[in-house]
Amino acid sequence: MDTPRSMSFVEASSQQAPSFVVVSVPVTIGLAIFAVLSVRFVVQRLRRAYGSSLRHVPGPWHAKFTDVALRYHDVVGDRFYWLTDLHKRYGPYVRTGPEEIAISDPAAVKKVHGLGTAFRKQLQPGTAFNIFSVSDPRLHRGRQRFYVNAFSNEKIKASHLPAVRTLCQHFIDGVREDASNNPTRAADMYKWCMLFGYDVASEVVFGDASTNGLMAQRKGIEEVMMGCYLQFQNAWMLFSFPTFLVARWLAHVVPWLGNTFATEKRYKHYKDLWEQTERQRSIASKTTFVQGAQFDDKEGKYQLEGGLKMSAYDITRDITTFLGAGGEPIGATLVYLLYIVLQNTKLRQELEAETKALQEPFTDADVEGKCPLLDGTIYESLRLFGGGLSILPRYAPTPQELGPYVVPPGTCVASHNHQLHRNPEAWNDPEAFNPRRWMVPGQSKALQTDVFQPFSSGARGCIAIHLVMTELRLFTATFFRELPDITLSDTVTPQSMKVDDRFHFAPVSKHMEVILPERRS
Ligand code: HEM
Repeated sequence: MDTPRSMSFVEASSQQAPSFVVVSVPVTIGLAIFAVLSVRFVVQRLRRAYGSSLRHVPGPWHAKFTDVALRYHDVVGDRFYWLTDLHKRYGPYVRTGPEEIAISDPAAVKKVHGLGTAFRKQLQPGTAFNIFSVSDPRLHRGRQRFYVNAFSNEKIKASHLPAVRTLCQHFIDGVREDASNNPTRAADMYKWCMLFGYDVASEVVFGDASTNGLMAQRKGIEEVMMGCYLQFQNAWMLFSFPTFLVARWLAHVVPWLGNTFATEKRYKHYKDLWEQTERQRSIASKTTFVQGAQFDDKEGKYQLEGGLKMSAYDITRDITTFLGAGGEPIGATLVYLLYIVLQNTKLRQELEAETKALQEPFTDADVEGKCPLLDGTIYESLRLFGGGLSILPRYAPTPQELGPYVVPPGTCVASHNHQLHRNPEAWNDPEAFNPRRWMVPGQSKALQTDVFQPFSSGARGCIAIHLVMTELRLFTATFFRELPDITLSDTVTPQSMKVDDRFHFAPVSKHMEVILPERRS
């Protein structure tokens, strides 16, 4: 019987040697590459952490190396609370990532946002190109000049005031209808405020929302175009790109994932509209912006008096912004205004008494400056819970001095109005909701100061300030006149109203029910 011959050491090693070489060379090369990349990664991280002038900006230790904490808080939607805490601990300048800082120092905010600033708007990934997102100041100026007249105080008052009043009435009718169909007489203010905000924005764009809007058609809140969903998707993209990709793929089979990871599906009907060339022309031609404009077939552009031009494609892109950036912040501001006032019976009753004195049919001119408590309530709501963008990221193309620091080019500088508006050096008892602070003689009510700028400031400030102030006044006056003795439902709690901070503010529960009293016959 043959027995296996034992190999000598020399034979064994000479037989194994070739296979050892074949396996080990790629592994060795792989390990070497991995080692080089790891070292490079670590060196880069250390250089970003300690080599940049941002090393002097205080902040949590991990922010020097990674922005994962910031991205996590964006996914969770509590950046507002996280930053409030960080500013309390570290002061008005906080490093929140290797290349990102948060600021709340009024002088720095002015330098970043004020007229003539060197800072540019930071484009968020996944954002469509439009008046809101465009970064290049020259391109932005062209677009802004095209629309500025449509949003002027004169134009808003002359063209849209009666429609806004009609929309206030649609709101009241809708709320009453919901309450009368509900045994507990409850109605959801979040839904109705969002519908109202969207309809007013749509009125300014298309001019027909008072007859053909979401409220008139009794449509649901799912029709409101909301930037918060897009922001949620972007937050996931930045926090964990692989998770985002997998979830996006899974959204084909698990439809509810599409709400977060494929938001374009949510607005499919809008997306289709924007993408068909022929329809862009027809959509643009229905907007109020091109009334009186000439369409130049050769250039494919609308031309306004004075020579300002814009293509139908660009107009349709900007409509998305006006509807998205228009409806949601109004809805959110109003929801929090009602939430705060309805917790305070005395303030509610005072507002009811003040607005009862208005003579029907009243206009904005009857309310503006003539209802001081109502005015103070609106300003105070804008200060503490203005639903506008909470994060205003900018970047510096060249090194810039900000307070005691030098910010290297490319750094994301994010100012947060809500921190600015809670600055204890500018506001007495900053966390207290006190409408009367606005009634003190000499108190400035300017909307774009260094310490109060709910609409931001400078060239990239909100284009719709006049519209917003008019609609806030008319809505609030109509609400407290027409719906007295409303109370908050038991379902409304500090927890349900916790701020969900993405793009705009919103209550985390996306509901705020109130109870209407029985109707007096
Ligand atoms: C309470 C209501 C509102 C608040 C607090 C608010 C606040 C703001 C803020 C803070 C910005 C600056 C964003 C940034 O710097 O990144 C902004 C920009 C903008 N808002 Fe508003 N907004 C409101 C309502 C509206 C409405 C009703 C519309 C339109 C119908 C609108 C259209 C825009 C547009 C187009 C921009 C971009 C302007 C540009 O970059 O030229 N906003 N808004």
